[in-house]
Amino acid sequence: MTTDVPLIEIENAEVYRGDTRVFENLSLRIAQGRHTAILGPNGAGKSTLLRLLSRELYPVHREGSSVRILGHDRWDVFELRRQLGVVSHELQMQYTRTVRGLDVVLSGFFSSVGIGYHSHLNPSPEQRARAQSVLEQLGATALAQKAIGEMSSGEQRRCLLGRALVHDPACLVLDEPTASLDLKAKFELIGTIRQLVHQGRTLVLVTHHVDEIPPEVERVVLLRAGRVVADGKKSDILTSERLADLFETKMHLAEQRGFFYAIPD
Ligand SMILES: Nc1ncnc2c1ncn2[C@@H]1O[C@H](COP(=O)(O)OP(=O)(O)OP(=O)(O)O)[C@@H](O)[C@H]1O
Repeated sequence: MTTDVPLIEIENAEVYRGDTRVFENLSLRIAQGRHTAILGPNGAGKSTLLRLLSRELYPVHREGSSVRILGHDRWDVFELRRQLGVVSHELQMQYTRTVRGLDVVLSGFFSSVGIGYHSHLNPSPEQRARAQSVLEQLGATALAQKAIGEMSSGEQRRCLLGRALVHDPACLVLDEPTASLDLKAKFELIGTIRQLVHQGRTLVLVTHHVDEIPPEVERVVLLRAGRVVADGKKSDILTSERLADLFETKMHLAEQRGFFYAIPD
């Protein structure tokens, strides 16, 4: 599904983290239905970009600068969660060890971190049923009563994905989804992400792991030191030369069955 209104439209954004200016003049547009990977080394500005999209950070207010999601620059945070399902590492780190899997998923309805500590957050039977069905869809019903501190990283990641899916968002924004997973967990999660994409969701993947970019991604944006240094069709952008330049190390990039991997040169 591609419509004229861009999913994400950032124009001339100047963004600070503390005293550090991460973006001086960032512009980036992502169309609905165009699966995109944003690739950059440590410090490139990837998490800052995620915070910009989830409205945890705002650009400096000035003429001609804006961050629009589906054409709107003002969003109720709950409404935004229905459109963009964001799974970030920063979010994962906020959960205390005792929160159970089902509560992680349910917390998506409240944009909160868990529900147990907030007596006013009282999920309805419909919300509980929806959370259960999301866990089922992710093959994770066994995690419903398991404490997050007792889960493997892959299981934790699955519950957080469930949290993002409770509203059935049109777009999934994933932050290094397979980082720290073993090969089985990684391949299973990539399989799940591909299924979610085939169900019609737009994927925006923010990462420095080239091997977690699924074949469905059509466009790649290279980010370095807060600037877009290349942007285009995946086959044009994912080359040994470009990535060697981006990561400032010699490498050989190879492709097999639609996946890319890098080895030292
Ligand atoms: N809270 C903060 N205060 C000041 N500077 C920050 C803060 N958070 C990040 N930065 C700086 O902003 C720049 C971009 O950081 P960001 O975390 O967005 O990069 P990243 O691409 O996500 O990196 P990584 O891959 O290591 O997570 C870096 O120079 C970083 O040092």
